[in-house]
Amino acid sequence: MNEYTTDVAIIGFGKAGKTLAGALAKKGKTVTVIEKSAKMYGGTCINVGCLPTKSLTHSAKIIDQLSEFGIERNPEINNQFFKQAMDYKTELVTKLNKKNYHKIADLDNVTVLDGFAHFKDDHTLLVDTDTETLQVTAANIIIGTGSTAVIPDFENKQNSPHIHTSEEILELTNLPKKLGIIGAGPIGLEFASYFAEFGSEVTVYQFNDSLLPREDKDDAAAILERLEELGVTIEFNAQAKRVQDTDNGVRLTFEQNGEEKSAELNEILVATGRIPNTNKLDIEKAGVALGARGEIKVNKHLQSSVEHIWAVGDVKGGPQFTYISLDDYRIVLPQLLGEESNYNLETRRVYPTATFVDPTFARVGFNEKEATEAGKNYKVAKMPVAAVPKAQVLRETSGFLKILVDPETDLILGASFFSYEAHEMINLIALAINENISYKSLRDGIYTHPTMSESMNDLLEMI
Ligand SMILES: Cc1cc2nc3c(=O)[nH]c(=O)nc-3n(C[C@H](O)[C@H](O)[C@H](O)COP(=O)(O)OP(=O)(O)OC[C@H]3O[C@@H](n4cnc5c(N)ncnc54)[C@H](O)[C@@H]3O)c2cc1C
Ligand SMILES: NC(=O)c1ccc[n+]([C@@H]2O[C@H](COP(=O)([O-])OP(=O)(O)OC[C@H]3O[C@@H](n4cnc5c(N)ncnc54)[C@H](O)[C@@H]3O)[C@@H](O)[C@H]2O)c1
Repeated sequence: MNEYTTDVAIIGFGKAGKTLAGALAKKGKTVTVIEKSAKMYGGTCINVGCLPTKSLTHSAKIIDQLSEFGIERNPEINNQFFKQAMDYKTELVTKLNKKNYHKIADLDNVTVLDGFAHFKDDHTLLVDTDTETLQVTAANIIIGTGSTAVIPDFENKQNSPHIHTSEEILELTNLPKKLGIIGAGPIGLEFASYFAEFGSEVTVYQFNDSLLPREDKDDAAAILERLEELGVTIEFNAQAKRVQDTDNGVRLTFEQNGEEKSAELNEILVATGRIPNTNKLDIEKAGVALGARGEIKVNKHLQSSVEHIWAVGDVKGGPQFTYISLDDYRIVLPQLLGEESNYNLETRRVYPTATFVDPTFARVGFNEKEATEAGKNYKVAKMPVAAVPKAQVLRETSGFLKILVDPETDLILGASFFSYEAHEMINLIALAINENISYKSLRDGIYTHPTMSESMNDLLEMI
């Protein structure tokens, strides 16, 4: 058996894993990164998550706007455009995957092993490659294995080639005429929005009666209205029961309010959540404790129940975002280098989130519901995006901008932007919250014109 000894072994080539590997190697540590699939160098985000999907949302937006210029679309044009968008997405992913690999693998001190890692004991990993099993002995181990889509139980799901996770649907070769999506979370809604813009007839099946339950009612209603405007139908209280392949695709049978119904679809995306990748790690051999959803239990320093084993990114449970995986690296790095740091999960600051429907819904800090629940006194300002000159220039007038301010301190409590470029603008608000910048500074800021961010002048004038 080939054996490796290393200062730090990192399982998973994701955002935290690769960033840690690069930083540790530059500080003279020997690092072994183990990645189960060459298609995943760089992790989920680059290969099957954020970037391919954002490439597709952008392409979908372009074809959607054609109609505004009087250009007629038909299924053939839609499909041709979709194929080109998918080709570009594949080109982009291939380029990024390769770049990510070399950025890490070409460093002195780093060894990348292609294989599936599992524990032999708390200092030893076994790595199953295509041809052999390797052994890696490490002083410290980082688990950054990410998460996997869960598919709820319904009959026949494993037998149909038309049932896809978000990863599999990125390989479609033709635009489905009728797409069903099970689950109205961030993945379900993002795919619904862009497939509708490409020209698919999209129906989302949500098993209860709520859409974005954590959001303010008026925010969720505006998003629903916009999705309907894009042609998306949402079936609430719809529980998938079984699927059956047909000549043209697949029949979905679902139960809704006690009644059994069916829909003829071409493809189905299942987007009902993602669970941490721990089940084949033989984690018990290392004595690492897991939580109820299979996540690795960590303390505020991201240390597992075993002192020299840390967990980063999706695998530790909690928020699943690339930038959280990146921020986890900032918590773990000083510990591995023996440096002092007071940065940990408790000192982590407020961070924004974005759901990439069209336009994007981006949030940071408190919304009205949360502020009320927390007993906070707040003033709120809300304006339609249509009031922003740049939005008119771009023909991107859907949505609203909403911001909450503490009347006693003048500090910003939170914001919900449903707007073109909301995912960019929200970073400005996150910065203001984290740096205790008064709302008046943003209100009186001198912004370039015409831009979406200059809307802060008018929005905050309303406080
Ligand atoms: C469709 C989709 C869209 C998304 N869009 C966004 C977005 O727009 N913005 C955003 O911030 N987040 C987005 N996310 C979430 C984001 O992709 C994840 O939160 C992030 O990639 C998690 O990073 P990670 O470091 O935890 O692990 P990952 O990037 O998932 O990396 C884990 C790696 O470990 C490997 N691995 C797993 N088990 C083993 C093993 N035993 N041995 C060896 N290797 C192993 C995997 O192959 C993988 O490469 C999206 C996710 C999806 C699915
Ligand atoms: N923009 C981003 O940053 C981004 C984009 C995509 C994904 N992500 C992350 O990926 C993770 C996974 O996203 P997701 O949308 O798959 O999961 P999710 O858990 O956030 O949402 C799943 C949705 O499916 C519904 N659901 C669950 N079981 C169901 C069933 N049997 N039938 C019908 N509906 C059902 C849930 O009520 C929920 O609305 C999230 O944590 C998210 O933060 C982030």
